[in-house]
Amino acid sequence: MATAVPAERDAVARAFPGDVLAVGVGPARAAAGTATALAQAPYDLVISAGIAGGFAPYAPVGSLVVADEITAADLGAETPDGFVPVTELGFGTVTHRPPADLVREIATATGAPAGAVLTVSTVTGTATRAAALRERHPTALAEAMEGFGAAEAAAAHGVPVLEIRAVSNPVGPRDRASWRIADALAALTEGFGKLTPVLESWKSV
Ligand SMILES: O=C(O)c1cccc(C(=O)CC[C@H]2O[C@@H](n3cnc4c(=O)[nH]cnc43)[C@H](O)[C@@H]2O)c1
Repeated sequence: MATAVPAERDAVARAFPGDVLAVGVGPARAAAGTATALAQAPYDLVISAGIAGGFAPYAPVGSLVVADEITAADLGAETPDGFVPVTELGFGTVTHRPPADLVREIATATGAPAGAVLTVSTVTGTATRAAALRERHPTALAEAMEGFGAAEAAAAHGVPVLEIRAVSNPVGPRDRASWRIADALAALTEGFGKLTPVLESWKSV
């Protein structure tokens, strides 16, 4: 399990008995930290977890979401006609898909909706960009900064990946006063309390 910062690690570890590592903020730190862990020990599953911005009204502050798709939303090129993902330029990948059966079971156990969780290197700070992201990714529930990096590392090691996020702020105009980090961390702990039995039985199948 990879979180960005120690506060997220501790929130997850309160309810989840497996290894939980705080690997740093952003997709590059997530990829490097996750790949290092996977090179040192065998794991059945990588989980990227932490707080996130939620797209209103689909993912309100304090709610939990589970990714059915982990997509790098700003990996590409800006053109006069708009954003073009690297895949359309002939390179790499922009999306990883967690195991559908596991996503369904987690959604059922936690009540969290399943949808795309976007990975960005720049936190969205305007309504215009929030709307553009939802237009390009109509199933997006949340944005965060690590999922795609962890997913790339997991894919390189042939290990499935999940992303679970608790919403600390709305995606949109920058407003630090509106952040509810404590509420999101509490939702993360509560969510992992409910999904840990699902993970344990999935592992033993
Ligand atoms: O300064 C700002 O306006 C600002 C707004 C939201 C988040 C940040 C961060 O630096 C947090 C990065 C950290 O938390 C995750 N996170 C939480 N909310 C968001 C978001 O709205 N968009 C992207 N990432 C978010 C992220 O995964 C990082 O680990 C600053």
